[in-house]
Amino acid sequence: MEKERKAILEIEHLHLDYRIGGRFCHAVHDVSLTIHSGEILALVGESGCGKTQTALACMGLQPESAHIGKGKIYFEGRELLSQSKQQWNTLRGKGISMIFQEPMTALNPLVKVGKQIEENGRNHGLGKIQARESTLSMMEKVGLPDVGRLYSSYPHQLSGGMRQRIIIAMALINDPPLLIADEPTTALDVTIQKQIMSLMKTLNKELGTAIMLISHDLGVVSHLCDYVHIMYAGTIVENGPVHMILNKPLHPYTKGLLGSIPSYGKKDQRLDSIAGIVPSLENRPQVGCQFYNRCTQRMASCKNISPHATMRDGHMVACHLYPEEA
Ligand SMILES: Nc1ncnc2c1ncn2[C@@H]1O[C@H](COP(=O)(O)OP(=O)(O)OP(=O)(O)O)[C@@H](O)[C@H]1O
Repeated sequence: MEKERKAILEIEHLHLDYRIGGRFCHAVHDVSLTIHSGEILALVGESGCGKTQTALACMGLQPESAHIGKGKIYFEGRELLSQSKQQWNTLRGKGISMIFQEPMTALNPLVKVGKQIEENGRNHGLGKIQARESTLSMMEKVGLPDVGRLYSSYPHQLSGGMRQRIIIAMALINDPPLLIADEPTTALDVTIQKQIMSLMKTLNKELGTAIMLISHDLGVVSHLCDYVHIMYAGTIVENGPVHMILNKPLHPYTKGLLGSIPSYGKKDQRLDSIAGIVPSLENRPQVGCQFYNRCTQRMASCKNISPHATMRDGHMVACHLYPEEA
């Protein structure tokens, strides 16, 4: 029997703008995605594509200068963008937890790491004894050794990988249905990166936590996630189950991202990177395809007409190369 897929997070047509030089510029433009319980969804794109802004909006943590014009975000069916400050505070940590790009900034250097995890539990209603027990058990779940001793360590006494495990334990102590992990391994070396990624997969299976994994590296997320959304210059250009995106990428941007990964690039050939960079907000085209300037397959129509999304078998692409059915 097929498992029931319950929507945990639904983003519908989210627009997030910044006012630059007297006009609103899109950091996030018409982004929609759904994460179901227990799933891992990756949001992938180069730096500056709007991944973090999308995640921050889900936590109500976007900068004050950000303007959310259109769009809705639902968590377990409840609309978030209209909720009160107090409701946001309850949601953060208990409903949705987020691991930020700079993990060290999440830890207080003056407080023992165990205490920091425990406090997060206490903030969301755990009693003293229960919070201590849950902390030690969560420290074990994230693969930390000798947790009784480690509880009393300070952040600087731990390795980078261990600190990241502490941060994951802190994020999961209240058993949130959804974890948003924004580039959780960028500061770590490759071996530790792999260990942390495999830990996330284990925790996803054991605890049933849904994960939105943000990364610029399609290779890193490919082994881990169920669905991938590819984001370019504020918009989702392609999405689908991970095997479809890896085996049959459609959008030239996705192909470019894959071409720069050793295991997916052309065999015995130099790896290709995508020429150019993601344009800054004020330099993004107001009409046409955002990827136009960098696309190797661009056509005349791409410059002036924005591509519509087409969908087939759960695989979405927004590109003029696929005008009707993808
Ligand atoms: N406070 C701000 N004011 C104006 N523009 C901003 C602000 N914060 C972010 N931006 C812009 O919004 C765009 C999207 O940024 P975002 O951080 O979401 O990108 P990203 O895909 O997560 O990349 P990275 O991995 O580098 O964080 C970028 O062009 C960025 O410069």
